[in-house]
Amino acid sequence: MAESVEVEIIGNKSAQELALNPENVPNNYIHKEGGVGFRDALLPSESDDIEIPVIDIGNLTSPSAAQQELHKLHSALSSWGLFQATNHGMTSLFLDKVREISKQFFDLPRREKLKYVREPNDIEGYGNDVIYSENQKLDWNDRLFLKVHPEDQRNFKFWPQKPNDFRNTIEQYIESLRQLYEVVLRAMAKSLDLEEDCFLNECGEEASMSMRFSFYPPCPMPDHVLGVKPHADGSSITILLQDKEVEGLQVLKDNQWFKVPIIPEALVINVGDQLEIMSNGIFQSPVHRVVTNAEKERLTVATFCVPDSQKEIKPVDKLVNESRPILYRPVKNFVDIYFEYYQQGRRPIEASKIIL
Ligand SMILES: O=C(O)CCC(=O)C(=O)O
Ligand SMILES: [Fe+2]
Repeated sequence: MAESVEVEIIGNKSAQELALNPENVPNNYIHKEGGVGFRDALLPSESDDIEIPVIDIGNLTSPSAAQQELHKLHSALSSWGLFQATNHGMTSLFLDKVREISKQFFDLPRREKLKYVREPNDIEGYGNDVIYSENQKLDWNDRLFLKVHPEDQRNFKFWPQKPNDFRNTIEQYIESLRQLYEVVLRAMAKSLDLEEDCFLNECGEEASMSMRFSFYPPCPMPDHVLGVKPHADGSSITILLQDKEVEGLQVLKDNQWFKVPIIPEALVINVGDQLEIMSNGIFQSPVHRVVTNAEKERLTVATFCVPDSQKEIKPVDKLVNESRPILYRPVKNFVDIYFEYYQQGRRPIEASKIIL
């Protein structure tokens, strides 16, 4: 009993506060299996000729270039499960603005940020890991989690009033991301020879978007602590704005960790579990993690596009045939089971996989 109270208190300390006291990193952040080599990863371009693909979003809709770009997209999503999206319609200046206002929020005094603090058992708002069990390993980051789409789901009490251009900037960002989401889901369907609205329809009119602003302070024990534990996302797709200068994201491919390099003007787009299910496993929801850095802080903005929770998510009929039997059971309300599985270090998609 006493122990669980202690865990709650430690969990309530922000990573920013813990970083101020480098002598004392709490045990529940420490991965015992860590040590030299814990953070190692290959740079994709350095190993043979495998690279994380860069997709020109403009080409996906251009009559002359689409075929080749769709082919590249198909191969990116079935091998890596992610790609770097360029030419997506947002200027570098605008992306810098999104980074800047996000950073300004985390730079506010703790007492100001606490105005937006999440409820103990809810995910929306400012805070860190929801604690499910005493043995749970915690992630070295502070975050602000907001439901951003549809509009009537926005809880403005969690939206920072400082900096004062936060709301405007994020609303503009969401507009652009909505368009990008539709272009990408259509292209994904076309690359599988499906009707172009197929995945959009499967996700439903009530598909939603949530945004997670993550701040990773410098960490005194980078060989033993992770920014985010290995996981795959529970979304249809996730659109990530990376820090412009500090790396940290790594993706698992063929049992090997690879760094996701920084391309300042690009957005990283990855498949989530729910699209892996719809594609009957042709597209992969990649396992990824974030490592920490002893000297530098890092900030990212992840947008999770999530199918309507009332819709049954299942493999698209046309992707099931004799040579490719159905690999997943239908699931509903996937996000609900997601967080609990995640904190236990389990992959929620296993709940849907059919063992052949
Ligand atoms: O911050 C990052 O680079 C990735 C964060 C992430 O994977 C997540 O929030 O699901
Ligand atoms: Fe993720």
